[in-house]
Amino acid sequence: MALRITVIGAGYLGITHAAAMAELGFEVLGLDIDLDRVRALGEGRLPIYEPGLADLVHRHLAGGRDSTGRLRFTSEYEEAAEFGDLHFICVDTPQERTGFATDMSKVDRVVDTLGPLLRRPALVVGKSTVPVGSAGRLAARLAGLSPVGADAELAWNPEFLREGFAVADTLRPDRIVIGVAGDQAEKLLREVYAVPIANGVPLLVTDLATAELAKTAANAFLATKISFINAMAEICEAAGGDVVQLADSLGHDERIGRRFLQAGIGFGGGCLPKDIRGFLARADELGAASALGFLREIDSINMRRRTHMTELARAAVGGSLLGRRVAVLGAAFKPDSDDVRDSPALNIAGQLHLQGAQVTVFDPKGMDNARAAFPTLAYALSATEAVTGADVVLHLTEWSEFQELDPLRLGRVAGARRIIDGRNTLDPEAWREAGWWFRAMGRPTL
Ligand SMILES: NC(=O)C1=CN([C@@H]2O[C@H](COP(=O)(O)OP(=O)(O)OC[C@H]3O[C@@H](n4cnc5c(N)ncnc54)[C@H](O)[C@@H]3O)[C@@H](O)[C@H]2O)C=CC1
Ligand SMILES: O=C(O)[C@H]1O[C@H](OP(=O)(O)OP(=O)(O)OC[C@H]2O[C@@H](n3ccc(=O)[nH]c3=O)[C@H](O)[C@@H]2O)[C@H](O)[C@@H](O)[C@@H]1O
Repeated sequence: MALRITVIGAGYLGITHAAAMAELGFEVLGLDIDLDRVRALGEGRLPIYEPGLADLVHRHLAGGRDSTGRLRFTSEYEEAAEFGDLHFICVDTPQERTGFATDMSKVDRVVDTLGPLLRRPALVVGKSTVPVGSAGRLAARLAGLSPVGADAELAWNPEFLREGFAVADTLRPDRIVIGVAGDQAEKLLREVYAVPIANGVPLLVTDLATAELAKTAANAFLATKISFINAMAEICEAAGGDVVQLADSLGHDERIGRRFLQAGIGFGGGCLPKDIRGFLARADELGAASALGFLREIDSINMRRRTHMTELARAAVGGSLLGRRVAVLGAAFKPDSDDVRDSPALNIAGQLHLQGAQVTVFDPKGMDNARAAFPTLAYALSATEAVTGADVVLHLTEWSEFQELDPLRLGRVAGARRIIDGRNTLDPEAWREAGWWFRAMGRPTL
């Protein structure tokens, strides 16, 4: 009989993982403590925007027309404990409110709630991003809590998906890492991932600690690569170079590669910023703080990008933002997502607002989340409406629809033809030809 899988936590990671498991042929029960979320999902309404995910959910949701019926959602832990052979933990692990450390309370709560309900052998598989050492701690806790003792096993299977590409990244990942403490866990996880493994996706079987580190090290490396090119952008601005050409040049070196060398306002989102901070805090706890000291600098470089953009905006409007109208194109932390967690675009919009600017934001998908996070900003229904009457336009999230904007047409409604490209993806020539003053980050002033 096919394995039955529960996925605990129905957010960006959990919904995607649950639907992908159903796509791979398993019976799946998604669980969340947010009742509105569970109800919405049960009715086929997705609480997040992720390209292709709604179709995947509809293809499998129980009760749907022409669906396989392999996917359901619940808020009942008893039901999940009864149902699952494997339980994937996909709850959030945010930054602690009072410091850099990772807040593990939700993962702990999952183990504490599920553990005592497990009355038959089961494998609990952590996917949330956690500080190294958590899995070992949780394995002991689980065995102590569960009526079946050591037959409630724990493994770690970190997730590397990117928002905007979550479905493809889950069904065809670059690699699968499983951290296990025993043969049974490996056997079950090989069965879960049999299709991608048969399709050639590399599988790495490690101990628990290495699997946890595989995740935090990957995000630390990606953050480092972005901050490296943003440091080069600072140098380019000081020395008169062009960071886009510099990145192209570096990227041709196969040992370096062009990806993640896009200079601009830096990285945000629910993961890279909090993961490098959590990694720093954990290294400190382990007495190895000096090993990761460089991540502090990575973080500083990144945060400077946001301040730098506000300074560029202030300079563009003549030295004071007071009463100036600023159009902000983009609110999501990256295109093809509605996620505004630690979004550089919104952070910059908020800073400008605090400095007295009248800020109007437009984002193709992130408006509801942006309004909830920054209710004091003004929001427009389109890019054109945001730009109308603006003293300066800031391009802060590189949605494809912004790449296709017509500078001539926008020039007719803008208060002044000034634009700053915070992502280095717009075509400077096209804007300049349409009479715009165009400024990019780390590129010569045009
Ligand atoms: N968002 C992403 O692209 C990726 C996220 N991750 C990691 O995955 C984890 C989850 O991240 P997201 O999905 O973005 O978070 P999220 O905030 O979108 O979703 C978390 C969900 O867990 C639910 N939840 C919280 N406590 C619960 C509990 N005790 N029982 C059941 N459900 C509970 C929440 O209601 C929420 O729906 C984090 O550790 C994150 O670092 C890893 C790779 C990619
Ligand atoms: O742990 C996670 O949650 C995920 O974090 C990132 O994925 P994600 O945050 O979805 O998005 P990225 O594409 O990594 O972009 C992160 C941020 O960096 C910025 N970025 C990215 C690339 C670049 O060259 N320059 C740059 O500023 C983006 O605009 C965005 O704000 C990782 O890429 C995933 O592998 C990982 O699973």
